[in-house]
Amino acid sequence: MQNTKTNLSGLSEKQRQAVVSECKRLLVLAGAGSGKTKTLLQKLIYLIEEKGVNPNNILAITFTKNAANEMLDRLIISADDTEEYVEILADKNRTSKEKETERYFFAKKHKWIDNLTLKTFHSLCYGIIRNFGVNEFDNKFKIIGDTKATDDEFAKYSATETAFEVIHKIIIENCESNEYLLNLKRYILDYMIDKIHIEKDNSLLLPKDGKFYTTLNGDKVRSKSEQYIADWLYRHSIKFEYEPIVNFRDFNFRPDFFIPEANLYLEHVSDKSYPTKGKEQQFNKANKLLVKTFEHQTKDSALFNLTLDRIVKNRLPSNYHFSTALSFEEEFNSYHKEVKDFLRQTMRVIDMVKVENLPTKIILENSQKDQHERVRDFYKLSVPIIEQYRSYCTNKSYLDFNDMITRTISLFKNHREIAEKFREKYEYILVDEFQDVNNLQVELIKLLLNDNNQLFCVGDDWQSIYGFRGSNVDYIVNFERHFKNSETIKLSMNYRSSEHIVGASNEVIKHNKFKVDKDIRSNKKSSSKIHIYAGKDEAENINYVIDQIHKLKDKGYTKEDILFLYRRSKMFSPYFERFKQERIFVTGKTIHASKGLEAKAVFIIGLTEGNGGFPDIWMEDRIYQVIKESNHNLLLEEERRLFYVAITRAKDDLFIITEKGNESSFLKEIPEDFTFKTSVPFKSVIEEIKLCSKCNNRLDEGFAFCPYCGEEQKLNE
Ligand SMILES: Nc1ncnc2c1ncn2[C@@H]1O[C@H](COP(=O)(O)OP(=O)(O)OP(=O)(O)O)[C@@H](O)[C@H]1O
Repeated sequence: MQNTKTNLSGLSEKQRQAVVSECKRLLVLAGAGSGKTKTLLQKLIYLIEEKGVNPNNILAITFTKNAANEMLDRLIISADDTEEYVEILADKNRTSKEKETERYFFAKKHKWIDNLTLKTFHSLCYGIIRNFGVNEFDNKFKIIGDTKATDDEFAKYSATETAFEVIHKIIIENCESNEYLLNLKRYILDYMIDKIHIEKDNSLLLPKDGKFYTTLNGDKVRSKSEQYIADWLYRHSIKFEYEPIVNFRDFNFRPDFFIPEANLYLEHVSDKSYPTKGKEQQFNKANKLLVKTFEHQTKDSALFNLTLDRIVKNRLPSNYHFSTALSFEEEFNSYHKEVKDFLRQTMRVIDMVKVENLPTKIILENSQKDQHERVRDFYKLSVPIIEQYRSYCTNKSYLDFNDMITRTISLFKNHREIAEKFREKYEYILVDEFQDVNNLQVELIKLLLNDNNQLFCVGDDWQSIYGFRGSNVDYIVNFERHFKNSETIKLSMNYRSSEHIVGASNEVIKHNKFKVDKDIRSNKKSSSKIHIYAGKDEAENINYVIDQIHKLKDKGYTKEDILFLYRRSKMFSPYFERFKQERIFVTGKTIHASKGLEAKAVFIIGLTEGNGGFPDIWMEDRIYQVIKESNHNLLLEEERRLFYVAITRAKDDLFIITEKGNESSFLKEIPEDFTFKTSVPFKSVIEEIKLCSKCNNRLDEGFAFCPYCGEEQKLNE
């Protein structure tokens, strides 16, 4: 073995134990900054250098291409005595494409690195089905994604169309049927335009923002029943006027509808209608026809259709054309955005259904039991689209990212000899960031295991932040239940952050219930406390931040030493604009993108409470809950883990920026001893969050009924 650097002496005792452990199912459970990546790399090198394992027999899996590249870089650096590669990586004049090429050639130079299988879940599966997929289906498949791949590893094999484009096309095709088109339009008008969303005892509440319901032809009418009549007329291509002004001699009023071609006036009588007797007499006198419909008739829509048929159709000329083909373009002309929203919701469902491995038939059945009409209507419209999207992809041999994993799983299940080949090949399977695995990935890992190979997972349950994308923290929290005869080694020394930062992060995460307890310590004294700054507005916060950056620069900090983190990108925009004006250069990242990073000074901005703040609990729409339930408490725990990730990126200086009078509830979780609070007296005015008494979901203020389960709330409790 040439040119590698096993350096077990640079490891702590626990890290060393993990590296040399022979346990067949091992979890290295570690806190932030405790050297997980370092341990994993040393394990790789140790296996090859000390144990003489053939690199061909090692599989290391990461979640992102970046993480795989970083691991590769660290291996090349450890093998490259010339230091040339380090210089190439640090060279700012080289593009990432050029660095990619260098990476390729440097890896080739070191056979042991080149022979390792170091891949993301997707690229691993991609290779397997490209080579063996012919046994199960077409191995000349193309990859279909949310966006067109231009420069990633799959670009060459990408479909010319995106999933979005295909689904859009399918929706338009479905809209060639008037019935589908009008049902989709009805859905969009009710739930996206009128935003009707609470239904109790089958009575719909008025739209939130006004007294009107939108009909299929875009009119605003006053009641759901009037909307029904207007829609019925529209569906039958019968022209009508809503509330026309009628003037018989000196008698002025407005019946509900006028249908010119039948010379007929319609008046719908609801409980709230004014007496119509006077009106009727006037119509009689004027020799005009006024027919009434009644609220009770609307209870049964089939009967009501018949009633309308009888009243209206019989009075139309016998050669009347009741339906003309409607056009998608015309009908949705003003609702492009809403159609896209429906499309995106459908795409999300397609992904979730794959990760949760549920047949669409079951989803449709379950959805129709939901108490909310909106949810029932959504699935009636989207399930046909989902099914057609699937057949379309099958016909064209398109696979999306989840399909690559599911296809590999079914290949392994249906062709044991192929699975066996891989089980024998990979004697060691190393998985990084194990806290982020989803059901499909675990199923795949299990199919790669036999009694002889070793599964070596590293991860930190406190840093699991991809639940919203389907990852399931239970696999790491209950590792021993999912993998029999396993062992867990905990790494509890944080080598990155000073003691106040580690102390604060420990205190914050203590508020989570769903976790493994760890006792994380720091080996570094703090030179300063954590700064919490609460300006009276954003401008004041930005001034403070700029002032602090100058102070750090005076201390010798460079651009690379300062990292800005935020929950959502738009929080950073006003800062970024000012930095540009002041010619200040720093790196800004969303916390989700900051995994694995570290910097001497970290600023976390946007720590305000409520909508758009942090925590930003975005209760999953009920639509998705048909597939996977979520609840407020679990989402809050994930937000707290996100905060934990942010805090633990800092080595020495941590600045947390909030707003006076609107401080994030997370700030209360950091003990006073660790912090230094600036600005006008820092006072916490965080209100208690109101949760539904039945399902525990979070309620906005003033909700009389829970929008998720419909339970009536006692408001003053
Ligand atoms: N045994 C050790 N002695 C000294 N420093 C160490 C040791 N192990 C790790 N470190 C240092 O601690 C820092 C964090 O290590 P690493 O990035 O591997 O941690 P991690 O657990 O992957 O972090 P995170 O999960 O928070 O991203 C690095 O700067 C690394 O060099």
